[in-house]
Amino acid sequence: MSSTSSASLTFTTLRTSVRRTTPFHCASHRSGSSIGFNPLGFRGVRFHCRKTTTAYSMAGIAAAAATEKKKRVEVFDTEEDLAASLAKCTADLSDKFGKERGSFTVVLSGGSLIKSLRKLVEPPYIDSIEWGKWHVFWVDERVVPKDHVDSNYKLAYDGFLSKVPILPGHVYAINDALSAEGAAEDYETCLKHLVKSNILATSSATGFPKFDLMLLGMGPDGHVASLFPGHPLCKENEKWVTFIKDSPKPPPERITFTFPVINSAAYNALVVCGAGKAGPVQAALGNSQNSDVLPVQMVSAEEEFTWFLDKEAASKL
Ligand SMILES: O=C(O)[C@H](O)[C@@H](O)[C@H](O)[C@H](O)COP(=O)(O)O
Repeated sequence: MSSTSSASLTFTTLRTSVRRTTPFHCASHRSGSSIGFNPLGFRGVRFHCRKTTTAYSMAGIAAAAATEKKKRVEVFDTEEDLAASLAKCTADLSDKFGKERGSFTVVLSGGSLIKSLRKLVEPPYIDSIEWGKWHVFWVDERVVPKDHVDSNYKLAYDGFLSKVPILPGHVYAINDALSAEGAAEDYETCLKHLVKSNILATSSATGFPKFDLMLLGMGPDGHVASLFPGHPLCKENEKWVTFIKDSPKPPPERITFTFPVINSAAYNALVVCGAGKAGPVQAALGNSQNSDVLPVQMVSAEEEFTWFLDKEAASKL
């Protein structure tokens, strides 16, 4: 299904200290015929290329991948290839958690991510995914009415949620009648109820809620969710959900999950496309001299953290 079925492909895997044991690794990537199968099953960096002549510098990512457990970096020739892989991985996790827990808790961000989810609303996934088990949340939301052009709910509804049979009661939008403070508090209370009713798991390692999958984007400044470089909210370590009134990216008022919640997710997928984001990608995965830690460099996950990059975003690696 993915364009990785084109004839000759380069494939490189860097050995890291953790063996793959989970199905987040897409079945399509495992097919030895298309992309070269890593017989050792180690996590690492994969380049999904159409030409054997494509040359990438590996040194920087090698260093990063070798020191971090549970982290994988997937680089795709095109955003189309990336979207196909992202759909397959999401569907695999939906199946896994649907079977294991009877529900699948998925967290969305705003921005270009929603477009990259487009293949989930097409065959085979539109018919094969058990949408009734999905519970949908937002890692961050702008404090605007739900029908406002800036609303992440509206973006997701128009581009994704309205096209799949997820139960309306399983879609957890913010209360847009409240202030930023009120909406953050209300959202955290909602999450606590869902933990009590076992729809949302708890991390035994951290005590924070453990979402099954977070689908994250990254801004050109290296922000994730509404956690911006140098902002004190990056250090919040008690609250589950907090608010910001001075977001450097408009609109200024938002609510956001905190890092302890983001990093307690079972699986985090960070979807990054375009040359405009090559700088922070390099800072996080390559050889960068910058000593300031960007928010994107603070992301991890309990089971697996995968970067989905197109080749423009990976161009400085
Ligand atoms: O509400 C928001 O602004 C987002 O949730 C934000 O964190 C977004 O994911 C990144 O800014 C990437 O956005 P792009 O992919 O559109 O660059």
